[in-house]
Amino acid sequence: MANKREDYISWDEYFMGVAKLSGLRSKDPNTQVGCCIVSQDNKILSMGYNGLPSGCSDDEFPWQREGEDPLNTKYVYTVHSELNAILNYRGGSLEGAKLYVSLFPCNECAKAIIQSGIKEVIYDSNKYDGTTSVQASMRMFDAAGVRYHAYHRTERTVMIEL
Ligand SMILES: Nc1nc(=O)n([C@H]2C[C@H](O)[C@@H](COP(=O)(O)O)O2)cc1CO
Ligand SMILES: [Zn+2]
Repeated sequence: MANKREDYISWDEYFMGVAKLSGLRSKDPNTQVGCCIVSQDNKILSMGYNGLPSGCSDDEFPWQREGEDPLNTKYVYTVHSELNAILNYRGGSLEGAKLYVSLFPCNECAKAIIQSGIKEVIYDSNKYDGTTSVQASMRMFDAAGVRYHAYHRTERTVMIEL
């Protein structure tokens, strides 16, 4: 009888991989973020990436980071990957779920994460560590009992033919 494959991807690699694949859908020229929400028993519940709300054209709204008028920057329009993943879920409660995200959540997403009942956040990059937003997220997560920890990258890279 054949033995089982041994080089299959781990749960963590699977969920962070799905989060990063989702991020490839982002139209943001500077930062693409992907998110994958998973139940306590490792079922994928939802996914999301940073983008504009439905009906707001990717070609008509700005993708600029800076501008004299904030209305001409992306920041007032984009929905973050984490909020999109929470809002994309149509199945009921996210109580006790885990959230995999390629970039540490901002303070606004932290509020939504806490209020939706998600209890664990696994992030890859934390390139905005030390900012007011990240500090506020950590303070709220700590107070609300939401655990957060960095994803431990493995040696694996995956090439998918599409
Ligand atoms: N956790 C996050 N999830 C996200 O989806 N985003 C999105 C919002 C913007 O579209 C982009 C950040 O743009 P920039 O400031 O790095 O050019 O990533 C940002 C963060 C960081 O807090
Ligand atoms: Zn956010």
